[in-house]
Amino acid sequence: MNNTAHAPKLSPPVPIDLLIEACWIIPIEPANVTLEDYALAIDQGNIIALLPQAEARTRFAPRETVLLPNHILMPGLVNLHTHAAMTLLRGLADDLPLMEWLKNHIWPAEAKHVSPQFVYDGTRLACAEMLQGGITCFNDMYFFPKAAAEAALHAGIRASIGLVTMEFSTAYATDADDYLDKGMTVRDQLRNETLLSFCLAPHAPYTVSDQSFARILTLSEQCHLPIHLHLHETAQEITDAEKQYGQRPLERLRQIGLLSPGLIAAHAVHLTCDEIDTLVAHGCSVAHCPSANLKLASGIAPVADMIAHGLNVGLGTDGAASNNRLDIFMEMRMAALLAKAQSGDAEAVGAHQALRMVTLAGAQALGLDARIGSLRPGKAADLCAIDTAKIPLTPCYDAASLAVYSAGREHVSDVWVAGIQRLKSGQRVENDEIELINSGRLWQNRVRLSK
Ligand SMILES: CSC[C@H]1O[C@@H](n2cnc3c(O)ncnc32)[C@H](O)[C@@H]1O
Ligand SMILES: [Zn+2]
Repeated sequence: MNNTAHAPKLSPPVPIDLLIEACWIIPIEPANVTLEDYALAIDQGNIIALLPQAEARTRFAPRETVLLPNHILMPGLVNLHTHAAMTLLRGLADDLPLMEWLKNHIWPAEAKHVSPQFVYDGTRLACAEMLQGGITCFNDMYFFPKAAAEAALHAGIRASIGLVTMEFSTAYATDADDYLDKGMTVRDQLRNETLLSFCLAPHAPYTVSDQSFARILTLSEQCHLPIHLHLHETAQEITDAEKQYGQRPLERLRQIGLLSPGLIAAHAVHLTCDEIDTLVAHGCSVAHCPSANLKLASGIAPVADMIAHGLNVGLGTDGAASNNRLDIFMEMRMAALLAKAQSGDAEAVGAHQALRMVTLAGAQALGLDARIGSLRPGKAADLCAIDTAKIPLTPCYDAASLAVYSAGREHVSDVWVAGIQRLKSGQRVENDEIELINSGRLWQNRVRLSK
């Protein structure tokens, strides 16, 4: 008798683009899980399976296999609030409070220098810094958003491009309607780019009128665009608003009708318990920026309370002129440590919670959680790996703990965006480092000469 007659029929291995085998995988969904000796199967830029390595080797015939035997693999990190082009103003004015920094230093420098070329060059520098540090998606707010979008596309990083609005005239636009018209044109031109999405980005309640907010609300509803703004960043912002409008900025936004699941409040340092509840009730998100809040002495946001009340909190670096790094590992560690100290609860913002903030929470705030933020099959293969074969990362009892409390961006070894590798064994795939440094130095000379 033929022995094979009754053997179960084995399906032939499925051809796929890429199989990544890693020592530890933190998928973010399901929550609080670390998988050991698992593999991620990727095809056409998307995750198709997350499964034990032994099973992956029989099920798939990958065109490329990447072995990460000492590594932690997790979703690419989301920088939920930045002004990417401000890399070119890094270190220009330090050790100042927000309003003095903005009015006496940053806005005058921007008035002299900001142009499409400035934004393109600064954003390319930022994209390189972010990719190197594991960031695969950033939520930007800056002048000349088309130049920022082109720089992001050149770098191959995912970006949410802010369509900025302010009332005052700049080199980019003359008044709020002009900002909005220009922003919507950019969105119409680039809306089919799969790595790009768009946010309406009114700068702040103190630079945008009720009338402009009303137009922003209409556009947001008509075009399904999130709204990203600075909110309750400093105590002064609130006292000034009480004098000018007789109410706190959040209440003003609520009355205009701006609070919705599409609203991303950057900073949100000064919130009462009732205000946290209001943000939760409307499904809003916060982009917590701990380093910038500390450096500008704005304060410490009540993150433990926000999370306890169910608010969606992601993390942002803010711009390199107020941080002065685009380092989301730093923000993650800072967020976890500050939440503990501020609440008096060492359990506040544990390692898995901090990882969720820089991945799924950011993705959810941007309305991108069906595409990125966790390693669920069907999502884009936006990935970041940490090499733990390093003295400061030894030993490893818990991969999540190591990623949040011990690792830094310098330990990021490999990065993929939509399945395309952008960092390989610690080296950027794009060979443009000298070009970027030279361009940054050229701008440094121009800015310094005009000071
Ligand atoms: C309209 S483009 C963005 C605008 O925002 C300025 N900016 C940078 N950081 C902050 C911050 O922390 N609070 C408020 N405004 C900020 C930036 O310089 C641009 O002018
Ligand atoms: Zn900001």
